[in-house]
Amino acid sequence: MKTLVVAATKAELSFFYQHFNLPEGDFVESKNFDLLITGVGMVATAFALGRHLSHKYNLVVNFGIAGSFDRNIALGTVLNITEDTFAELGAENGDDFLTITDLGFGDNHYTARSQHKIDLPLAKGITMNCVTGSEKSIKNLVKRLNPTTESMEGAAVFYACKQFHIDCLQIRSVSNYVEPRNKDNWKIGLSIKNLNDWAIAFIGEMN
Ligand SMILES: O=C(O)c1cccc(C(=O)CC[C@H]2O[C@@H](n3cnc4c(=O)[nH]cnc43)[C@H](O)[C@@H]2O)c1
Repeated sequence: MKTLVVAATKAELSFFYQHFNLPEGDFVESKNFDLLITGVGMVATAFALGRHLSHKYNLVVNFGIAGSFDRNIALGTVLNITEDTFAELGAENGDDFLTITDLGFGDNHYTARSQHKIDLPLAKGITMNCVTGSEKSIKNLVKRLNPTTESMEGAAVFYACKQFHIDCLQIRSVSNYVEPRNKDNWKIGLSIKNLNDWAIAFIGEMN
């Protein structure tokens, strides 16, 4: 059985590629693990996993960077996202929000599942098509879901793994705070370095 490593962009796993001497490519097979680059967002992620996920994998690990709603978490901190919600999936009803569960169309909330002991702080994520960038949206999301982090893929990975009953983890490093957009404040280099250090140690120790 193999592990499938999943990330949205190659840049997020740049040091991982170097460390394991992996060829350039969006789907890379190696002896002990395979690596899938999905593209950004939940649609691209679901499509890529629909093509590549199978029962030859016993674990899927989604690595990426994320925004944090919590300013007490330092930029660059690596987190274990154990639950994730498709936050925009539902219907507005005036100022209220009805989830797809409220509408009777199934779940919008998914969880990690793994036998591995992960020595990282736990966090609750949301998955968005649109990066949150206004005080009004932040206030609404915090009131409705009280998330710690935001990504554009996490819940889609959990969703796909649940369909196949395959264990999954989501490990993300905080690159920015969720705030009105100002990319100058993002610490992408630091977050990618910390994420890759953790990913290299974890995948290296598994094999
Ligand atoms: O600009 C760069 O150098 C760069 C290098 C690597 C990756 C990026 C990305 O922008 C990755 C997009 C990826 O990041 C996640 N993400 C990060 N922060 C947030 C956020 O505040 N809200 C939602 N998603 C976020 C997301 O999962 C994207 O796939 C840039």
